[in-house]
Amino acid sequence: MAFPVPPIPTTHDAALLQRLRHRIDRKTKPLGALGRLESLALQVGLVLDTDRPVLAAPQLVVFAGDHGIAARGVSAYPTDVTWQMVENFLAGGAAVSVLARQHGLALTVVDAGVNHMFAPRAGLLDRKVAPGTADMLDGPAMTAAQLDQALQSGADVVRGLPGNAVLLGEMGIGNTSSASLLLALLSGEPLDECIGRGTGLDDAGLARKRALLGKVMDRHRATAASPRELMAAVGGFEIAMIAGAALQAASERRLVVVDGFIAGAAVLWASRLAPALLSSCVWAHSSAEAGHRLMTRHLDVVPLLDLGLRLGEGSGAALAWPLVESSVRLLAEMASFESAGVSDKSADKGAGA
Ligand SMILES: Cc1cc2ncn([C@H]3O[C@H](COP(=O)(O)O)[C@@H](O)[C@H]3O)c2cc1C
Ligand SMILES: O=C(O)c1cccnc1
Repeated sequence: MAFPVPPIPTTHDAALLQRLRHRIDRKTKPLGALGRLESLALQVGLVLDTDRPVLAAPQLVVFAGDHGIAARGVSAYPTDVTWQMVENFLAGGAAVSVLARQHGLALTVVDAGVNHMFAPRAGLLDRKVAPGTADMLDGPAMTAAQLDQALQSGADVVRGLPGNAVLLGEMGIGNTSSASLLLALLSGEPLDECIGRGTGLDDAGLARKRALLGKVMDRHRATAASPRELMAAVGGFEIAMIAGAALQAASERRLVVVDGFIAGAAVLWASRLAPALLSSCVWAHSSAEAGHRLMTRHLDVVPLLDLGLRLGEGSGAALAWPLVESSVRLLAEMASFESAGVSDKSADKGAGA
């Protein structure tokens, strides 16, 4: 069945915004002095639909999938790294495992379509659509039915998790290729500028990747027009699942923390189905992957961090999480000028008048 895009409630509540703004402005600090943390707290309040937001049971979900195109050498690493890293996530040894532990994030790994049979265990969800996408130079990466299955699975995964915030990450050797193509096709930016070194291609490798993805784009440009056709043509199972997960999360008024270039491409794509999705999204960091800055500029969003990360996995989302938490705690726990008996500018003026 075709995946029904869930309705996303509006977060444009002028009265709530005014209450939130007032609460922040009455805190014991110069007006606006908490900078981005103020707009972040406002956004969380609007998404959670309250002027007293509380973040509960944040969920970091890593979607993993393999890519047929990877056999053509678009990555600096072999495709086996996808399943090996899934094992590493579950064993607690990957970057995202460490950061999830540090920040109290529940970590779920989803097999969206890895070319490997995993032994079942806690923390791993089997939602395998197929053992990897088809080679998108030969034809579409996935069928329309596989796309719908992936979108639905992403939505179902979120529905089955507790809490009111999800952090979305991915693993899939070759998936910067899909992300670059999605960015180019959806934004109209030149493909070469949307393509980067991924896991670390050298100059010759980057030139090969550009030439190959140019052919992929030529092959699909005429036939794939709608967002769904584009995702089926050049996407990935983990990318489509992230899109479904983000749409479902926003429809449930959960905050969505978007990791780097690949998770960003999934959300860019999903925002074409439901533009309101973007108001639920926090963009965690500016990835060093070429193309991410084009993406964030195109979407007119400003990521929180700029650490030169180019890892994925949800690592940047996990690193941004404490800032989201701080913004909410400041809103909840800081005293106001009134409650703390601190004189503010307007009170001084009043006293002098
Ligand atoms: C050991 C290792 C761990 C990773 N964790 C995330 N990625 C990242 O690199 C991949 C995308 O880059 P490309 O398109 O060049 O293959 C994705 O799996 C992404 O999550 C990793 C890559 C490697 C090698
Ligand atoms: O920003 C990302 O998500 C990214 C960049 C390079 C490689 N893997 C992931």
